[in-house]
Amino acid sequence: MTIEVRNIIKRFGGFTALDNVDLRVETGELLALLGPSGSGKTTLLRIIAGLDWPDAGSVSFDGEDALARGAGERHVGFVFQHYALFRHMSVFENVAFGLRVQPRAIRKSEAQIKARVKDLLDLVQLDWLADRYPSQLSGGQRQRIALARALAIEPRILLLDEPFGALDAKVRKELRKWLRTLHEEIHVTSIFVTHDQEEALEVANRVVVMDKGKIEQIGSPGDVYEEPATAFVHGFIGESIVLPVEIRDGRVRLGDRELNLDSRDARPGPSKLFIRRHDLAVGPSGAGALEGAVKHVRAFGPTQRADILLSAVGEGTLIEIDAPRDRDLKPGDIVSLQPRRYRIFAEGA
Ligand SMILES: Nc1ncnc2c1ncn2[C@@H]1O[C@H](COP(=O)(O)OP(=O)(O)OP(=O)(O)O)[C@@H](O)[C@H]1O
Repeated sequence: MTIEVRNIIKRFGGFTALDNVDLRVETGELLALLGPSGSGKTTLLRIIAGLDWPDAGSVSFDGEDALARGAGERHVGFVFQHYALFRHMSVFENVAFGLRVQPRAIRKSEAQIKARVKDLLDLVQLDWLADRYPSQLSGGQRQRIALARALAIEPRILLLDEPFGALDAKVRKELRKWLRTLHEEIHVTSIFVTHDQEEALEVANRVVVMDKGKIEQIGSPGDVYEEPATAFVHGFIGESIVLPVEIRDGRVRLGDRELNLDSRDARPGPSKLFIRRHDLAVGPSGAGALEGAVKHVRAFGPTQRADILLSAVGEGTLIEIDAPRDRDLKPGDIVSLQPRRYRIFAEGA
């Protein structure tokens, strides 16, 4: 089932929560909507689900107008962060619920319901919990059961809103892998909302980066990480050092220092230089584009993290870099930093 969202505008009073959003989701995709709090992810998901209505624009499923149908008629399954299971029902009954309330004409027999619930519990690998009650489950188990329940009605589309948001970091990581594997098995067109970039990049086959009700970039996890389209995407994904620079006469200037960087593609004027923390090579003084004094070093694992006070910028800017452990860094050292990769975006781009 494809989903096509066109020119969606959604306002709450005078506030525009979605500002002309266009998106196409292909059959069988697992797409992540990624953005900071308030960027409009949940609003977009609710409109696709039929829980909310846009002020303008269209939504179609396989070319058919979805806005003409209510939530109950769209065959969409949901899993929300706090979509509590029914407390007074066993796990089995929770998963069976959607099947039991289907219209009589299409309702399955009791034997078919039992078989389907068993299959779904097998799918989420929790068949051994069928007789338990939600209060007897861990948070991660509850969300897997919520997913089994959402899948019970054989939805054409699966919508997940921060499904692992309330879980601790370790369980979240396990469930990410689990969800990806599960999706490879069931292939339902799915949209997954998260504000966690690692989660989006790890789980989804395409990522939609949103900010302030607009889509900033749509691409594969590799694309949005390696080729961020805007300053916002660069700043939001991965850990970047951002320096205020000026492009003048084809040169990049940081404070009173001219940096030896290629600025062919950069527009003249005030700009921002983005460098990922691990993309700065540390060398002896005088050998790189930037220079600074090591202030503090923390070593762990294969890398060391160092605070460096750059000498070029007014009274100095402190940046944090990651360097391999074999490079001996000590507080007080004067070092040069050469970006292996970097991007320059004009101010406001
Ligand atoms: N019913 C509502 N009435 C008024 N404003 C709303 C309503 N629902 C959402 N908003 C506003 O619309 C904007 C987008 O909200 P939305 O929940 O879609 O963001 P989000 O990206 O999902 O954020 P989060 O990650 O915090 O859930 C927010 O500024 C929010 O305050």
